[in-house]
Amino acid sequence: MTTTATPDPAPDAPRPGDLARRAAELDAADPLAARRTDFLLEAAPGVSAYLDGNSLGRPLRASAAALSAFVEQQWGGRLIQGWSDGWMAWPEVVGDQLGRVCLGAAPGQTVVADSTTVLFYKLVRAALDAGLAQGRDEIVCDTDNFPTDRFVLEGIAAERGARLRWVETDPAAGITVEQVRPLLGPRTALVTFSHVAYRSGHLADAAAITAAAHEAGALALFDLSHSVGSVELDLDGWGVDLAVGCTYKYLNGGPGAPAFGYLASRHHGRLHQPVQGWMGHAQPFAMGQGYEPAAGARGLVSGTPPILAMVPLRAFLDVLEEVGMPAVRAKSQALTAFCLDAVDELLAPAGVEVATPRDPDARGGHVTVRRHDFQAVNDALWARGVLPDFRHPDGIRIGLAPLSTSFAETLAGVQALQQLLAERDAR
Ligand SMILES: Cc1ncc(COP(=O)(O)O)c(C=O)c1O
Ligand SMILES: Nc1c(O)cccc1C(=O)C[C@H](N)C(=O)O
Repeated sequence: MTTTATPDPAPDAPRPGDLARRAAELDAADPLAARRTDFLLEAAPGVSAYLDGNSLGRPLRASAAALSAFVEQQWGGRLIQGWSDGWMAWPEVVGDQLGRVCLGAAPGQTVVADSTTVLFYKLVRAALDAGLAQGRDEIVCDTDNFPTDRFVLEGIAAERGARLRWVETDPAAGITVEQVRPLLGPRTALVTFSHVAYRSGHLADAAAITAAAHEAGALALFDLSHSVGSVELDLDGWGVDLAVGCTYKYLNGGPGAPAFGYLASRHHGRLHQPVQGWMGHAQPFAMGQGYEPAAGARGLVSGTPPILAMVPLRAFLDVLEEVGMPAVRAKSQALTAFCLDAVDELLAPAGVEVATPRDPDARGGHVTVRRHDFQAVNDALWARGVLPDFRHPDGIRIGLAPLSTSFAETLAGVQALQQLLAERDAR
């Protein structure tokens, strides 16, 4: 019998099974692995890989229990008395916890309220109106920010007679301070960007951009929707003036969970948001004549706080407080690094490009890959129970939630994408 010798693979060539073995080793060594069972994974039995936690985080078991307990005991038990028992202060209480656990913000500067869109409007108006009083009528922003931010800015510019100075962002590149500097000047009132870009995942240097804004005498506002709960933040340390963000992504607050707003304490009493509602009044129940804003961050609140909708957020912040953001960021960076390796090995041969930075310190918690036909591919993946999301024009975003996504789940998602591309390309 003759045998044909199989040539040895090149020493650095990927071997079949290496990725699966690595995923298993990484999961076994992951100090946060057990946290996965805190989530209601079994509620979605048809989903083999959930890669959209950067759009809507999974629910905690504790949230289901806390919501039910809240309805029965707090709402059902205390009825209207709940407002006097403490609900009234939830915007600041939850805001302070969020500030402590995630934002690097000392107490008294953060509230939970409204939607990101509405809080963004309120904070941009507050910053611009202060600028207008000093003859500053320009806002520096970028063309690749999330639509709601761009649309709100357009509306405010028309409403207040301000001029938008656009950084023309290449969606495959991030915002850099070098791009921002030439647009700054004595007319700049505000500089505003997303901290992590929703498409590419680029992480902006918030400290450097804030410093450049301050040198020009302007304020800096960041939308933290894609970084909060995934990237470590130090708003006070970076000198950021204002910030907003969602709580339904990496903070797992649930669909439509309220947003948060941060206003640095040095601006309290100086910057005023325009939606003067009774819940932001110094004495809501005096119900008197004339608006007098509450002191501190409470003045950012307008209407009745969304108490029920903060219950899951509080449950998740308790978990994050136990775990700590450094461990979350470390897991997030390990997940994105592993994902990129899997993409390089399994998807690059099919013509897939990576839009997310290779440097782990220059990216947030998601990885975006591109190919011309990804809209159709994403639809087909959803039909197979693999859920990333598609973002125009050609990106599939692989969102990796540090506490609920495993390395094996990440690999399963990339493998499903590889399989689908192979089927399409064989046609
Ligand atoms: C950067 C950014 N800002 C704001 C939003 C959403 O704002 P809202 O919660 O008001 O819909 C999102 C996502 O939906 C986002 O990615
Ligand atoms: N906020 C969303 C919604 O209400 C429905 C569907 C998706 C979303 C999102 O969060 C989109 C997300 N901000 C994004 O970056 O694409």
